[in-house]
Amino acid sequence: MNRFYSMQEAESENGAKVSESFKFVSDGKRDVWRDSGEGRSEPSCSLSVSKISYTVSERVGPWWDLPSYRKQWTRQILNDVSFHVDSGEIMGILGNSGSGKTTLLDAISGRIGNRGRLLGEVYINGRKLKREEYQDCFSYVLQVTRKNTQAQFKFWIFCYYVSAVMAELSLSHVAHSVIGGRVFPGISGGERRRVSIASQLLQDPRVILLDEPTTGLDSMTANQIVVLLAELARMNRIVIVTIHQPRSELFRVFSRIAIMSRGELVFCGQPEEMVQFFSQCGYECPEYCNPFDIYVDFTSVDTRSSDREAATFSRMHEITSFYQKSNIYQKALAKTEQSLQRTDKLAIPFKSIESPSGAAKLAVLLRRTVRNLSRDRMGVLMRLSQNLIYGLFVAFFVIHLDNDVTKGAIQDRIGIIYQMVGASPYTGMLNAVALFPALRAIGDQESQDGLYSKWQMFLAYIFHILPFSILSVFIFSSFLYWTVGMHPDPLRFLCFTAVVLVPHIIGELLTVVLLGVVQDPNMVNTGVALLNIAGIMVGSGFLRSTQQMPEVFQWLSYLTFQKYSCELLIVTEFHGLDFTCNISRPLPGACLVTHGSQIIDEGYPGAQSRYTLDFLLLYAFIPALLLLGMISFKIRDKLVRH
Ligand SMILES: Nc1ncnc2c1ncn2[C@@H]1O[C@H](COP(=O)(O)OP(=O)(O)OP(=O)(O)O)[C@@H](O)[C@H]1O
Repeated sequence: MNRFYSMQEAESENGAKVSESFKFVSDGKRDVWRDSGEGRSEPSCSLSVSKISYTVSERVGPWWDLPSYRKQWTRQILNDVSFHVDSGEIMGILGNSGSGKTTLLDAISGRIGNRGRLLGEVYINGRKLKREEYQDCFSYVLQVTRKNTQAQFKFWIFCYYVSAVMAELSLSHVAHSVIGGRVFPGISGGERRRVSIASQLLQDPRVILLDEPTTGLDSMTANQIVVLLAELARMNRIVIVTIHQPRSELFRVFSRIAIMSRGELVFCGQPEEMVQFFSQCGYECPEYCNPFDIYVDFTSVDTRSSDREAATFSRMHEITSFYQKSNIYQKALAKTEQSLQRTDKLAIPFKSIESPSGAAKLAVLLRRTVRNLSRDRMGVLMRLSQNLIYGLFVAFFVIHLDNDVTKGAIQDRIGIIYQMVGASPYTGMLNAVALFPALRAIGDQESQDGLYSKWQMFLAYIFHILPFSILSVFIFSSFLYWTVGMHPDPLRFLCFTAVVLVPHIIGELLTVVLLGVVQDPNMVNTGVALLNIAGIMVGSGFLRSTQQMPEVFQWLSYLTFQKYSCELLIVTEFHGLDFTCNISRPLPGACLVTHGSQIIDEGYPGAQSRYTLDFLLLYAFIPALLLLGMISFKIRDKLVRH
């Protein structure tokens, strides 16, 4: 079967546009993800996990207690976990909180991060997977809480998916809805879970891992999700799902049940084997009780008191060693061994890797970003008007520029220019800090799913802000320029607007670049503010004349966008300007300045002849920062594994 991704727009049966997301297109009419496996006698895919252990080193004490902070202790999160699953099977992983279920899925999906030491191997069809191949092979639906956090940040994703997948997961009716979250209304929790599953199915994975897909759902919806996953497994897939408190009806839905406690696999086998196994251990499930709850209780360690902990820990160990000696475990090991020894090993079924071109991905991301953020009407309004509101303050304060030097003709103009260069990066920065972290979280997740690269999300965000920034700055400068009475020349007005636009964009761009490598938006906030202040001090020549500064600062000033924007704005406003002087109220020396060019020559010698060059250098900051941003998000690929 010829499978590939396409990012073209699809037309639904009634002709309306259904999807503009990553589309999965097959050459047949049949849904691609219901493919060839049905009806096979032998499983076409097997997953063997062998002796997976994960340890982390932790500081003994807090950082302020230096002696204990220097000491480290090693904590075993996963201990020698081995199991075998064949395609067509759904395995449920149970265990009390903190037993290591999520860490196990993180480990075998290649998202464990690099904080700890991971040992053990994962085999698909008897072939050893390299660590870097895990993500290309397994799809991973993360724990829902992480998605909700994103939603809290006001971020919405359109659920545009292939009609086949949407129909199969009963999502067609929400195709154009906002997913939403706790703060903003959207689709229901169950639908949201199905959207997460659907998005993973688009890559047609053979192995799907799901971390608590039923948490927070009512038991009927939770059951429906598990039954749906079992159906997906029957279509020649391996589905592994961690689950809290499944209803007893699901007992027969799972092909395999694993119970974890303290990072160890206490049991892993078929449901019928489980009942028999625990009975043989002497732990019968009482009548009318949910076996899931009972067996998880038997194997959990109760830490409420040291006595209880010792007693429950030894019970857990007793059951674990009983399991490791049991036929069930030996059978699993034999299956793994068998698959390793096979001479006719099947190929590793990687997720569909044929993907659209980088430009096509960028186009879809851009469209999605614009549409998602455009839904936030208040946000768009604020973005467009924030500069104008700030302009109102300035206009109210200055009211009207005079040409009389004794009435502040020079000082007021320099003050306005100072404000333009100094303050406009902040509005850009505030936008980025408010909007980008949520988008970054989505980008982290989707890039790990192999949909696109993080830098593509960065570019999509930057491209989407450009029209907003241009419009916002144009509204602002149209109001301020003519209201306070700056040089009444339309060409100069356009130059003024073009110059003010750059610091505004740089403020946002620089913030996003830093958000690539610094996780905490508050730190980025502070960093950008400090950089801006430093740039104004070194580059503008307002706080200290550039010529009077030590040579090192003079050189540094060439690296600041403030230098070029100040020079440009000074020339735009002061060139050809004649001043008057009210000699009845003379200020000492004030009447010596009669032409704007005196200000330029005194403070920014040669600035008039550098006008075009300054424009080019100022605008060169934008591609330079774009490049830096791409590097920053490439570094992020290495830094963020989750
Ligand atoms: N990188 C890490 N560093 C330190 N401790 C970790 C790390 N990863 C996991 N742990 C710890 O390992 C234990 C198992 O965590 P895990 O999230 O896998 O549990 P879980 O069974 O999924 O729990 P829950 O059901 O509550 O989600 C926890 O005590 C957790 O704090």
